Amino acid sequence: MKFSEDIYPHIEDQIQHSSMVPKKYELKELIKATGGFSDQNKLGEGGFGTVYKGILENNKEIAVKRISKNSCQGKQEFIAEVTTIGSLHHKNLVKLIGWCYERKELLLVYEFILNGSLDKYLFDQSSEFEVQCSKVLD
Ligand SMILES: Nc1ncnc2c1ncn2[C@@H]1O[C@H](COP(=O)(O)OP(=O)(O)OP(=O)(O)O)[C@@H](O)[C@H]1O
Repeated sequence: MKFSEDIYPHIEDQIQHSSMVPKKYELKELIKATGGFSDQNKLGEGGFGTVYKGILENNKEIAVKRISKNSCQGKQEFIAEVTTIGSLHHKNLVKLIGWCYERKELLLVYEFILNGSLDKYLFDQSSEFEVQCSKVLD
């Protein structure tokens, strides 16, 4: 599917009309928090873009996913995350706390999970899930 530029105005519309929306951040706020998306703050690469560590003015640590501009799937993921996943508050999910769409930058803001502990975090959660399942199946 071709994701043409003229759908951009609708991105904001769709987000505003979903319930329990995560916070809308200003681009300048996220540029400041991540040191201008500096390589030093790079946490990793995902399928849809690069993730940077950031610190907000209130000292809160965040992870900012900068969706690649040429990723059609990335734009769809952006809308899906903000309108759906952002409204879910489950301990097994890294919490989406905000988003930004400015100057064609699509950014997702997550709670920061301490370096190296993301796998452990997910592993711990899945182990707990297995324990719960085995209790039910016993
Ligand atoms: N909330 C976070 N806190 C700390 N580091 C993170 C966080 N989210 C992502 N990262 C880091 O950025 C990397 C890329 O994350 P991202 O979610 O984009 O990719 P992924 O896990 O491969 O998933 P996907 O397939 O959806 O792209 C992760 O492997 C991790 O090192």
